[in-house]
Amino acid sequence: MSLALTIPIPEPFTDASLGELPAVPVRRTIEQIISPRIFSCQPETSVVEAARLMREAACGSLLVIEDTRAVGIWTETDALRLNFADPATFELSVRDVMSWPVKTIPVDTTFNDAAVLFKRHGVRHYLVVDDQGGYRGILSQSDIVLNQGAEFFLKLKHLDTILDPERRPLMTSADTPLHEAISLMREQHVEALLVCYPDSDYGILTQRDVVRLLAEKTSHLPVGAVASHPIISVPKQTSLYYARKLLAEKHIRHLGVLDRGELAGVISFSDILTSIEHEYVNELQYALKERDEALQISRQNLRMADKVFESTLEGIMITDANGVIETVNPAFSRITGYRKSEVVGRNARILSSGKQPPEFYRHLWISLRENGFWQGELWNRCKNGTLFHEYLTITGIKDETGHYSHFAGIFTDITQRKIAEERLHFLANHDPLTGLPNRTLFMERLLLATQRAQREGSKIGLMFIDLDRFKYINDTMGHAAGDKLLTEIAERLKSTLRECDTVARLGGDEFTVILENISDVQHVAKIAKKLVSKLNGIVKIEQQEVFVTASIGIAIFPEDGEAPETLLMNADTAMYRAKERGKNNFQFFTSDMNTSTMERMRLENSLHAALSRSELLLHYQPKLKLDTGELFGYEALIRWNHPQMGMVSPAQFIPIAEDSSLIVPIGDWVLHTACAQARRWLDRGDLLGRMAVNISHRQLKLANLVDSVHSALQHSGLPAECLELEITESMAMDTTQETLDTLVRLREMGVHLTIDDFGTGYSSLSYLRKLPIDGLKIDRSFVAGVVQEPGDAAITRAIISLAASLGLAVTAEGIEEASQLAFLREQGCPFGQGYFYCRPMDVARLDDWLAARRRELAAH
Ligand SMILES: Nc1nc2c(ncn2[C@@H]2O[C@H](COP(=O)(O)O[C@H]3[C@@H](O)[C@H](n4cnc5c(=O)[nH]c(N)nc54)O[C@@H]3COP(=O)(O)O)[C@@H](O)[C@H]2O)c(=O)[nH]1
Repeated sequence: MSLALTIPIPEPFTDASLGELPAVPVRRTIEQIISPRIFSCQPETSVVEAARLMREAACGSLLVIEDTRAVGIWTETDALRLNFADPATFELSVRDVMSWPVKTIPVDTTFNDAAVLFKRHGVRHYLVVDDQGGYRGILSQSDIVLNQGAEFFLKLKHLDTILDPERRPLMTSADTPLHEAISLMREQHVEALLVCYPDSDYGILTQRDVVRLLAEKTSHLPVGAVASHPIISVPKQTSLYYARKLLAEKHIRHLGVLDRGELAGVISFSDILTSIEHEYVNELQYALKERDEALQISRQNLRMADKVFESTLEGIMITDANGVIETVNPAFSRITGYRKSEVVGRNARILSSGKQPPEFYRHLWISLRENGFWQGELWNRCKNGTLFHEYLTITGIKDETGHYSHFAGIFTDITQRKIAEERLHFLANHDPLTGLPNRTLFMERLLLATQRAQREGSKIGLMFIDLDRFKYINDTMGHAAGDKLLTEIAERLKSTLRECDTVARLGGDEFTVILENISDVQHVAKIAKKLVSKLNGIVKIEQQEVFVTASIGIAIFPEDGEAPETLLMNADTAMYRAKERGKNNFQFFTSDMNTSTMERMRLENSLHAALSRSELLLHYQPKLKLDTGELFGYEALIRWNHPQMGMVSPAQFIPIAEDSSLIVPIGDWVLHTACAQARRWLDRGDLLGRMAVNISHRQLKLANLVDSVHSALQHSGLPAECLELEITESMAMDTTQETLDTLVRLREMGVHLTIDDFGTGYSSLSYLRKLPIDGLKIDRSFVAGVVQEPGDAAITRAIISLAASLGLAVTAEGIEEASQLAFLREQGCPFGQGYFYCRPMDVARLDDWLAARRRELAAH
């Protein structure tokens, strides 16, 4: 049975009631917890008086002041040292029993440091002083411990965890004389003594009771008469938190601890404090250890950062908040050429290149001030004035107040990378030969130009330029010469046009020009005229002179198309029209050009069926000896009798047949038909010379012409010598080794080879000598002018004489007038044909013509 006054355990603590975990406060100072009131007495104050003062102030110590100077301190523990058996004790003054010197501690000492000092000096009180030596208050160890946020710990721990079962409380019987009980406490260094009453009840005598008894000068009574009785007790499961609360509420220092109703021990306020202290010291040690480790890591980091700063290849510059340089690393000096001493203290704008507008820097600073970060590329200037391209990252560094106090700029010199990138970009978008934009860049620019023009309501002129006869030049003079010619053309184009105009090379000999902001289409015509004239003329390549002309097609945005592709296609179509119209000129796109494209497609479709539907036929035009008028052969000329369109000119459908591969079966058919007819006329005695058949470019290149000719001769039975093949001058100039071989084999078969339209194709005479040919046909354009045009007469004369000197048969075509015939006869031209004698006719009409002619001859 317990005779102690039992206090029930309060509500149990749940996890939720534990509240937030306390942080370990390592930076707080003791100034925040000391009480500014200092209780003091003088050295001469009697101990009895001092005890009364202490009781009134309810404090545990008095500062002993002499002449405003603290000469000692008198505490409850000091009171215990008095001998209560001696009546003279009550006459003692504080000076006789105080502790001195007084230990002081500066007011700005941190909690941590104060806790360490308490442990190190083994004291329970410090006098707190400021830096002038003024007294600011008394700090007890309890103040530190109670302000360490120990609630969490107190709530978790129960009394039985701090009750040492081995350490029995110091106990004495109630009849023990008071001075003996006090001596016992002093000797055993305890704060309290358990007093045992005869009925197994317990009371308690504490240091504070001793101070009270001193103040009352009580010494002769037995301890049972003055002890606090009964002792207030709580079960051992009570938390320290509640125990501490109870001690504070009851203004007591000790509690009995009950185990199953029996007094198992006594715990004091200082036991709780010691427990907290213990825990706190553990935490403190842990915090100190962590701090030391952090310090160690931070020192190591600093060393590493220092090493990185010194050895990194990236330039680093640290500035203050206004951009004034505070330090730079060696890489900075290597990149910029500035030594550290030359830039520290100067503004970072010392590096400014002037290539970025003020707006750029304004945005940079806004970003730095708002986000503490900026990243990007910019041009800066080295000490020697050269520019360098850098990739820069700037990061703001904040001070304790949260403001950016410094900026760290880290940059890499990317000049070389930029040059390489630009080179790559250039190569991807430009023609390596001429340096002009290529198709990709051209299409991009055209798209942008159309978008701009759309927005601004302006016009664009798009020119498609194609060199005339480039292939011939390339093939005859070689690719290197062709390249030189293209480079020269590119230069001429650039020098004729404005900087802002785009000149591009799409490939081969195709160039394009974009003219923006066109106010008047006539202006485009003027430029086109200028270009035609600039490109027309002689270009000197490797000691040789090449005569060049160009054809230009023009499309206007938005009239001739809004999409870049349509515009380009229409400019291309217009360029073809310029070629058709004799080359060396320019043509604007017109919608009928597209119509003719449609027509062309329609013709191509029906041409496929023309052969099988027997819509093709041959007309023949006789060739004559000019001096005697004797018939010397025929030229077979194809006709297409279209069911709806009537007679379609070969000039119209042969190019279409050439573009598709229809020319091969058609050409084959012409050869077979002409040879068969020639054989018939030969058998009848109406073929003295040869049957001439026109061979197209594609036929010569693609088809197995030799086989076709051989087959036509075999089928018809016509001797090879009676067959003449006409190839145009441009074809003759465009021969490759393969086509040359074909011509040689035909010649070896006995077939005659003639160059048609001679004089129009700028033949190289030396080249002419190498060709296996038998004759030349003077183009009818020269024949037409022989009477009126001295130039045409001169050319005709020259061709006749050239043919004679090379041993070639020469035929004049397109003789329409007697005067022309007379001229040709006079010049010794042996053969001719033309409307003057007879138009091309079908077999029936030609047979009539032959019969009539025979009759006429017979009549003479
Ligand atoms: N590959 C092939 N080409 C052929 C074939 N048949 C003809 N052609 C080529 O078509 C072009 C046009 O020919 P065509 O309309 O038949 O004109 C020829 C004659 O009619 C015309 N000619 C003849 N004499 C005169 C004249 O006195 N005046 C005048 N204005 N024209 C005349 O000349 C054309 C013949 O020219 P050419 O071939 O250069 O001797 C034409 O280029 C034909 O070559 C074919 O089967 N295959």
